Amino acid sequence: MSDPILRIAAKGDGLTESGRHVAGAVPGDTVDAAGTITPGPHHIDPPCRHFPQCGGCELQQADDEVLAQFVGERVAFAAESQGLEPGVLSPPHLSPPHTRRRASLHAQRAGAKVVIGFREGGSHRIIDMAECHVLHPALFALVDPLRRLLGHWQGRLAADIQLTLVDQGVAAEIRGIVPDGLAQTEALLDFARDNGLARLSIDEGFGAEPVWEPQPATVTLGGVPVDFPHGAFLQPTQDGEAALLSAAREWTAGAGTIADLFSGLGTFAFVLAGSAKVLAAEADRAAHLACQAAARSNGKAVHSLHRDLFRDPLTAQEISKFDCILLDPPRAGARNQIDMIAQSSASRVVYISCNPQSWARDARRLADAGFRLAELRPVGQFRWSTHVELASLFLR
Ligand SMILES: C[S@@+](CC[C@H](N)C(=O)[O-])C[C@H]1O[C@@H](n2cnc3c(N)ncnc32)[C@H](O)[C@@H]1O
Repeated sequence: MSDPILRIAAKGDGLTESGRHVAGAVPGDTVDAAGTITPGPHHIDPPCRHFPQCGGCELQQADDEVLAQFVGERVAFAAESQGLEPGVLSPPHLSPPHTRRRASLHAQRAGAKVVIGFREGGSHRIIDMAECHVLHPALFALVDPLRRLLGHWQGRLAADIQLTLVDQGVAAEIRGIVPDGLAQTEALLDFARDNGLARLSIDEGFGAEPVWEPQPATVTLGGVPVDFPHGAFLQPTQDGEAALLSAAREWTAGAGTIADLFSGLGTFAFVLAGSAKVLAAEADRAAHLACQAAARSNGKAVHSLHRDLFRDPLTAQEISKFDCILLDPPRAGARNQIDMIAQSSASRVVYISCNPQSWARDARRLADAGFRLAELRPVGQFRWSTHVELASLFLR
């Protein structure tokens, strides 16, 4: 007998009503006792030749309807798992193909050639990238030139390459190569110049150092160019950032004072600072300093605060001074900071999250402190992956 696939489980398998996990299946497919999948109307041919080996994507066999359903369900189930029902559950936002503006690739010598790409899922093997449907074209355009550059590198090669699209072009950071002599340094400079890089940095094991940066690399946030330090956080797609900003703008409307916690370079702070005074609190020193310098030189009402919000969260008393709290913590969530918000007199909290699990735990605490989950917006910036994000509004 055949079993219909009802939904996609958290790790990407198709799931039947009886709880059977079937790798590679999507809702609308059926699976027989031997595990053979009969594709349904939502099962499509994966666009990329590297799927499913490449660990960069997990769900290329699903059409957009199923992808959006997956993103929406992941967020809705997280809320449900903590007994929370959103007043409004918005339709999911899904980033289009070819829009990922930051990526970590790996390169290694394999015999006579250099392989470069993402790793295979659950393995160290690198899939040699001949095409990619998630990367922004500006990032993908560097894959071949990098392969050629590293192909001439002498000796052992195992490099990690961080690519980020900034205002001036692509900022590239290579860890794991040590330029030895003038010829290798010149090869790096030629590579940076010939490919119009915004910045090329080499990390020899002691932190990234730029070897090429014709102008300071910046990212423009709310119309303000902010210096882009090595390793700083940037929302993975421009349209995903816009979706999160639109929720933040709408939900903070009318607030005269806003605390932007886990603020990074000021993605939210610089957009919200038009009509409100914003405190931007961040633990990463380089990001904090970049935010502070940009606010000062552009006369923005953003006060940048260097603070570890895990160990030293804003106190309930400090929180109570703001009309609205916005937080966007890392994957671990913000347990201690949420406790302080719960104990404060805050009545409006905008919680942006890249992990529905930790968000749900924190959301439960807010609900126990009298907040209601007024609105929930699922966001799928990591298209074709099981990584899901969200924006939420809590009121009391
Ligand atoms: C998901 S990112 C969001 C950044 C920013 N809101 C944005 O959208 O660009 C999380 C931020 O939290 C910062 N962070 C991590 N641990 C922290 C801590 N203990 N205290 C304060 N900030 C922290 C990271 O450096 C990072 O900038």
